[in-house]
Amino acid sequence: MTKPKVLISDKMDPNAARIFEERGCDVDVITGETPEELKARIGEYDGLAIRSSTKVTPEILEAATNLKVIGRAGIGVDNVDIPKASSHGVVVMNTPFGNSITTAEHAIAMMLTLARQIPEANRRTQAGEWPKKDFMGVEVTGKTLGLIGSGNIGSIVASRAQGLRMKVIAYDPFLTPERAMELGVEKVDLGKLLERADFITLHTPLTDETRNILSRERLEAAKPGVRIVNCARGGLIDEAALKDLLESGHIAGAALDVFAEEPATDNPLFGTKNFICTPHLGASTTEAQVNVALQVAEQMADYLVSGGVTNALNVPSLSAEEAPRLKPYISLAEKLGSLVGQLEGPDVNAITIEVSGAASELNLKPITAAVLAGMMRSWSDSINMVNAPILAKERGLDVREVRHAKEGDYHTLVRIIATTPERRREVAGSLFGDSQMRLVEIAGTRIETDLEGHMIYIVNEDNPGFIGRLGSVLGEAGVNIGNFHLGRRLPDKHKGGDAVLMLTLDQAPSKEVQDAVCALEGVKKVRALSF
Ligand SMILES: NC(=O)c1ccc[n+]([C@@H]2O[C@H](COP(=O)([O-])OP(=O)(O)OC[C@H]3O[C@@H](n4cnc5c(N)ncnc54)[C@H](O)[C@@H]3O)[C@@H](O)[C@H]2O)c1
Ligand SMILES: O=C(O)[C@H](O)COP(=O)(O)O
Repeated sequence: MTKPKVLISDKMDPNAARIFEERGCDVDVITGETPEELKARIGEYDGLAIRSSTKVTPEILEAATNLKVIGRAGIGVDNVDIPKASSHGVVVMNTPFGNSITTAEHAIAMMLTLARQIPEANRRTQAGEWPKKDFMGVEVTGKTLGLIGSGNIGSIVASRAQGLRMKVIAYDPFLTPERAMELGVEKVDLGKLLERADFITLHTPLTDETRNILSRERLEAAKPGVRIVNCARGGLIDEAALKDLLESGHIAGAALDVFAEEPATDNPLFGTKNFICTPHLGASTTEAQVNVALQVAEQMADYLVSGGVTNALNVPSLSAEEAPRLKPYISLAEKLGSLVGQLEGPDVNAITIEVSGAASELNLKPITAAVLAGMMRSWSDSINMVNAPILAKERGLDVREVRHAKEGDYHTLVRIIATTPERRREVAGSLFGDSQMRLVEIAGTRIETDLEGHMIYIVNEDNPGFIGRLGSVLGEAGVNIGNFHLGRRLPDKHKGGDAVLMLTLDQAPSKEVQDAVCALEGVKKVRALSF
């Protein structure tokens, strides 16, 4: 088996490369490339490990023909086009906790630094001015800190601020009263937060809702003398308005770790009074970088080597322990899906995935994704388990999952019921010895066969002599039969009626061969299949 190949394209703790190698991946560390250089190189890789510098744009994804996973050693994934990655079937994962403490500490450091104007005092002292009379700070004790966003980092900031004896209020539409109580913060609306906070720190992702959340109007509505810290994302604050209000003195200080445009090498805020900044250093501690590097490499290697999915933003999680157990089911589900797709084409408008016996204890999401991928791959290329559920939703496909704990005739069974405007199609498969997949039912008929290579599916009136005539047609065309499986439709299984045949062939039957089979007396349906 060829080793998965991973590119680390941003500066990352060397533990990441070490873990990739230990887990059986080939790894290249190539940082600082231009988008064009990355675009030219990315086609070689199965995995891309990044921080915030690499921008994974639609153009990069278009060129990433082998890419299976993007791993963000950190939290924010606004540098990755996730919808595009999903539609290309690429899993996007991050490390949601590895740098939270470090970033919260940076926010607290920025707040205290603002309160005492340390950078300017330091600069002027070292310039020999001894400017003692020019600096009068403020205490944070007893002051109100307003958090915008109280998720992982916001909550840590809250606890640290409480340790500094601050009163913490929070605006976060997703903060429940119970969680607010647990955190010891008062939940408020944004208007109240602006009115009451002496310090504001931001801890939200950058989304359509949060972009410009501190707009000019809101900054003007903030309490005079407020100090603002942003260690979350540039774009949350109107930078031009911030500059004006710092200059007017309405805002007493602002500390930014992040900017609307990064790298920020020439920002209008530079040099503004009471403004301090750092170059996106929130996550830059040894501890956080080791955490995120180890985590991202473990997660990506899990996915590339064994199919485990952790902290993915565009597919359901699947633990590395679950993955091997699910693997044969995923292959069974893909084949059953493919069978349905080949038999019914894109007319399927509803699909039910019914599992019973041992299969009912499994995580159904990957099984469903595999059925959809198998089904849709027979109509359209480049579909996999990542993009299949999204495409199914876009097509308006009605997808249902049903579990029956009770075993039937098989200890484990996956049944697919697909509906088109004309009919309902059922197929079912099982595993033998927990790993060998078999189709066990099709068109209401018990048939046990592998779904492999070239096959032909035939429904015919069950009359004497048919098998001989079929053998002659195939033989005359030079098509050798590998396996032959025959069954009668269940309601008529003891006499006449329709028979169902599934034949494995050594080569694909040509259109002429299919037509010749179709022309045999009593044939109702012929479909060439390939797996
Ligand atoms: N400066 C850095 O180096 C650095 C490091 C790590 C994380 N970050 C950034 O910090 C931010 C927060 O990270 P986190 O781990 O706490 O994320 P999180 O997902 O745990 O928390 C985000 C919180 O924002 C809240 N939120 C969402 N929309 C909101 C809205 N419209 N108004 C108010 N609150 C809203 C959510 O409910 C959630 O509680 C992210 O943007 C992340 O990228 C920056
Ligand atoms: O979202 C994050 O994790 C931070 O912004 C850290 O970014 P970095 O990895 O580029 O330092």
